[in-house]
Amino acid sequence: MNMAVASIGERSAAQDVHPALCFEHVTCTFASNEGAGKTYTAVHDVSLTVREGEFVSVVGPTGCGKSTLLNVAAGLMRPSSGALSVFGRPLSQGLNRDASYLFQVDALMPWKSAEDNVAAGLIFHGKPKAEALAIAREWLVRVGLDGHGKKYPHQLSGGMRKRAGLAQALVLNPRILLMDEPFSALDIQTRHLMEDELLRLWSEDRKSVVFVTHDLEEAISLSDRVIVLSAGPATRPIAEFEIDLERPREVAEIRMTQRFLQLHSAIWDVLRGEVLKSYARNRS
Ligand SMILES: Nc1ncnc2c1ncn2[C@@H]1O[C@H](COP(=O)(O)OP(=O)(O)OP(=O)(O)O)[C@@H](O)[C@H]1O
Repeated sequence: MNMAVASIGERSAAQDVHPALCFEHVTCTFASNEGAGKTYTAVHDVSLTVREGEFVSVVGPTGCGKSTLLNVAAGLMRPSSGALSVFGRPLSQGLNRDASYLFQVDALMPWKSAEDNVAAGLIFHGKPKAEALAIAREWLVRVGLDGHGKKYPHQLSGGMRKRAGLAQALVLNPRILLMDEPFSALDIQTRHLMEDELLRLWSEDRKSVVFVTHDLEEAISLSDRVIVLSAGPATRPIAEFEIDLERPREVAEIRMTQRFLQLHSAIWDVLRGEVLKSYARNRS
């Protein structure tokens, strides 16, 4: 694997002993729709770790298997072979209880107000309703939705719904945050605001984050490390890059720096070839 550039500061040995996530030789094979008995191997023999407190982005061509890996990390999907462990414990059944998942499409319930949506997870986990609502309101303030708690999802803008979604994911205080192109539907200005907001919230307690995106600039500006996946089928990580940009970061500003451009160029050199391969395979 292509390992690149500079370290991101000291990490304790303990963080590496029990990484937040450890994929070991994970392969995911699906029944193919090309005929009875045919199979499609989306990801093949993937081994990678995400350290505690690390912000890792995963980039790769369209349809290569990014969401598949995230689904395995969430416990929504079992690998066909290989294993996943979470903080050193094998995840062999059920959901990953240490993780919250934020999808491209928000998971707000349309019949509930923003604060009820954010409180719902806490109530599900047994918190009394009044206490859950009080915590939900605090979270709405933290994500910049003060005064909007009584509104229903259809009364919120796309950016506001994302903020509510973030509060919904973070209110449970997960140790791991799994994010699948969470901001891709937003206009560019709102997207930058949300990326800054995410970094601000992340810096408060440094959860382990796996962030899937098509957008290389977004991946670099947010992350400690960017992993590049190969074109499918049988996708696997082919390169990883440490992102040694200083923190705290403002995403619009960091993109203007020389170091950002160097990193972008190095990663794009690898990613471009995979995007072209994927494009060629999808045409044939
Ligand atoms: N349940 C399934 N059954 C059959 N094939 C599947 C299933 N889930 C995913 N696939 C296939 O596995 C491959 C990887 O899908 P996945 O959604 O993980 O890719 P992705 O990189 O997240 O895609 P995108 O970039 O479009 O978001 C795709 O070819 C997809 O069609």
